Amino acid sequence: MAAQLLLASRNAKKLAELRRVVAAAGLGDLEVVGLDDVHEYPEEPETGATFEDNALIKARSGAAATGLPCLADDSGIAVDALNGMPGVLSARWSGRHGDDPANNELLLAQISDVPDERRGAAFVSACALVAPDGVETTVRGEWRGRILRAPRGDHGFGYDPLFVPDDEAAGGRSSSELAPEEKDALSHRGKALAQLVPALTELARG
Ligand SMILES: O=P(O)(O)OP(=O)(O)OP(=O)(O)OC[C@H]1O[C@@H](n2cnc3c(O)ncnc32)[C@H](O)[C@@H]1O
Ligand SMILES: [Mg+2]
Repeated sequence: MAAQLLLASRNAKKLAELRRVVAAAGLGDLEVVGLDDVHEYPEEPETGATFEDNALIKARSGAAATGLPCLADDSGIAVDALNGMPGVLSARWSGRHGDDPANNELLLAQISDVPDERRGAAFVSACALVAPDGVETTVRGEWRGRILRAPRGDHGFGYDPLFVPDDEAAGGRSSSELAPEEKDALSHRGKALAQLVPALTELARG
């Protein structure tokens, strides 16, 4: 029987990225399941001070409740001109969890008078993998870029329409204008998950 891996995210678009990157890593013997595939369990609030803390909160509760190895991502955007905020508050920056247009609008308004040369930012992803035997692995990926003055593009989610990666391969497009595989190849989440491939390969071996 194939080993199972629980991906603990309630964000459908993030979950799709996690599934895509794990699938692209070619871990054939790993069956990926989502929160909808397991019995409901109480999810702890994401009250950690860091992305790593929150990723561990999510992965630990998933592993404890299901007995499956559990992978969780906690992520966000850290804007230089806002001293790293929204950071861990990215999903609910406007006060409404997961309201991407409202979050984007508030962020743009807050830095409307920040000149182009100081509009740097980084997407950050911390991914935690918690195995049933209690072994925990935490990794982090960062993606540097700049914040636009208006949204552009319709792929991705969250702050993607406001973020132009520094990478030459992006050619000045926003991360919302990149094809999904292009985003995965450059993104914070792609970089974080790449570091988990050895641990995931171990899991797949059983
Ligand atoms: O906690 P789960 O259930 O996984 O889903 P969530 O959406 O609440 O996820 P987080 O708590 O990690 O918050 C991450 C927020 O940061 C933003 N974000 C993270 N990664 C992003 C990406 O790749 N592109 C755009 N925005 C991103 C987006 O607003 C997310 O809602
Ligand atoms: Mg969350």
